[in-house]
Amino acid sequence: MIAIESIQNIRTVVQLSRQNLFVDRYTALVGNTKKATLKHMHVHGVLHGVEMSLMFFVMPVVVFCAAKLVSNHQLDIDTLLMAAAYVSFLSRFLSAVNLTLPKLGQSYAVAHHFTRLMYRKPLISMNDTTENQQHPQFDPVEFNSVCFAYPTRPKIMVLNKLNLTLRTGQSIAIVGTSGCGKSTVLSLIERFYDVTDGQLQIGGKDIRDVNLRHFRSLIGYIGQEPVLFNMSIRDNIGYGCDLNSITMSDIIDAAIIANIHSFVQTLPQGYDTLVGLHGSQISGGERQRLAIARAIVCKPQLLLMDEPTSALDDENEQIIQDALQHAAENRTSITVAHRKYATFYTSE
Ligand SMILES: Nc1ncnc2c1ncn2[C@@H]1O[C@H](COP(=O)(O)OP(=O)(O)OP(=O)(O)O)[C@@H](O)[C@H]1O
Repeated sequence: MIAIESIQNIRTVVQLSRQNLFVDRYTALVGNTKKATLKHMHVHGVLHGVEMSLMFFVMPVVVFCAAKLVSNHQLDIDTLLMAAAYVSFLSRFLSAVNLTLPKLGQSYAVAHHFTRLMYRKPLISMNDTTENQQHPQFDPVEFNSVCFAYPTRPKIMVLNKLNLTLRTGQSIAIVGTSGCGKSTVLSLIERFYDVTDGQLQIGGKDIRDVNLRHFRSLIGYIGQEPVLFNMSIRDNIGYGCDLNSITMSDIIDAAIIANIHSFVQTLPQGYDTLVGLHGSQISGGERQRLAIARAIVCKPQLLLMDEPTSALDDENEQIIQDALQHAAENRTSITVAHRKYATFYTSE
């Protein structure tokens, strides 16, 4: 985990000159594993040594006794050969068991962990059939006295009796101090969590009775940090949708609205250009504009934006704000924003 994290965030690690810290942590962890493995190997080695020594010490005694019995005509040679073959098979079998047993224990532990993960049931399932597939109504989104605490911190109420109504065509901004629960409101609308108390209604129905897969398909989300994959620009824009249901002209339309089309046209491979791991081959502003295009390519009815310009410089911020304003046109939207942009994002 330490190795993966530090390699994924190598720029930050190098920028903070913390390479040695991570190497030390990694070495310490590997050191612990090494100690445990060495102990195990020592025990295993001693047991194997005893087993082999017994075989070699006992063998001459057995051969000597057998020879004596044969010379005294108390044992015939056929029986002796048969007994020797049995002993040889038995010792090989025991040695194989000795080698396999520790691995069997390890495999059991891994299999146990794996099956526990496989059969874990999410509290909120995407496959519920509580409502028919077509549930186009999400107007209004209504929070009625909603209280919410995260499952990992059940005693800390993040939202306390929140009331909020959002109707079709409205654009609202949620503004507040850091940690007051702005992003949590968006997570509840996407139903990543269920409310602890009160009611969240979508189109007059409790959100728990709404078909989740279909409802989420009506939502476009733009976050603070755009997440891109090492795929082409076309696929990065299109993967938010079923690729069979959108055309190249849908992708270009979304790119035009997101202010990224003219940049893509300057690239030799255009929409087939690979963006690199985590989008490392394009700039932060270009990444965010691709994320905007992806969020709107499926023509969502509701757009959720969580401080989408927070990681950008002033110039990029202006370009992204223009793109966001275009993206939010004729749509219902909620924006988590800094205080200074609150009026910019709201329609009333
Ligand atoms: N997955 C989680 N598990 C437990 N607590 C969480 C989780 N996510 C957020 N919190 C806590 O819930 C509170 C609200 O978090 P939230 O992200 O909604 O705040 P925010 O207003 O969006 O903050 P910011 O403006 O800094 O992004 C914070 O105190 C945060 O530590």
